[in-house]
Amino acid sequence: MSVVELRDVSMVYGRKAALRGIDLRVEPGKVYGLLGPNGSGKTTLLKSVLDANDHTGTIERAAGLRIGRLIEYPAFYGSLTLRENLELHARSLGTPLDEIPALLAEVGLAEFGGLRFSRTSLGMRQRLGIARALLGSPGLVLLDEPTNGLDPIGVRDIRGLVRAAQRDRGTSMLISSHNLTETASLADHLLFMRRGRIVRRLTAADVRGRDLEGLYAEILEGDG
Ligand SMILES: Nc1ncnc2c1ncn2[C@@H]1O[C@H](COP(=O)(O)OP(=O)(O)OP(=O)(O)O)[C@@H](O)[C@H]1O
Repeated sequence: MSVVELRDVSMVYGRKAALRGIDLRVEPGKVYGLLGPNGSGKTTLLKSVLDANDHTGTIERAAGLRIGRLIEYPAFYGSLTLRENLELHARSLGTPLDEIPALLAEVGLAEFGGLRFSRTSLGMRQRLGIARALLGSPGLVLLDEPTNGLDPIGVRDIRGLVRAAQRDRGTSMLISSHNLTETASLADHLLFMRRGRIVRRLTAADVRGRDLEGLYAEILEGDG
């Protein structure tokens, strides 16, 4: 049984087709990397999985599936601390508060739990957004460019977090990224998007040892 299955999913903004006939099965415990140029439909695909837009086609979700997400700028309360923001979210989800200290530590924010959100840096906000997406061990996590704005240590931390969530909790993930090396090292499946379509599907094994930039250009350049 897949976690989510999309069949013939399309999305049009005005006269602009952002997604065209997407078929995708997300299997339990697997990580999927979405790659593709600006405007190719990665974020729109993630939003469709959440039913956060007016897509057409069918999306089936496993019964009781909870989906954690970091898409665009997550809203937090500026006057609350990082810990309080996570506590508020955990209460709204009905998930335990006692995982919050460990989660803050995992995203490298252990020392900053008491800091007011309004005083945080961009990278800290990104880390907090990832912690929030993982709260309550959701069955599926959607991360839109999760390493954006992070320093190299932050990128390494997030890589560790994704691996740990997959290994320890069996979390499935859909991660959009422009970082080829990062995505190839994390994902079981690489989905190359172009003009609203998934134009190539490769496994981690397919790309091992390959020149990723060359491969990306070969798949996504040209006028097809
Ligand atoms: N709210 C919106 N209103 C109108 N057009 C939109 C909207 N959101 C996205 N689009 C258009 O839909 C297409 C796909 O956008 P999307 O954000 O999904 O691409 P992306 O692959 O995530 O891009 P990026 O790598 O730049 O984040 C683009 O042509 C974009 O201009």
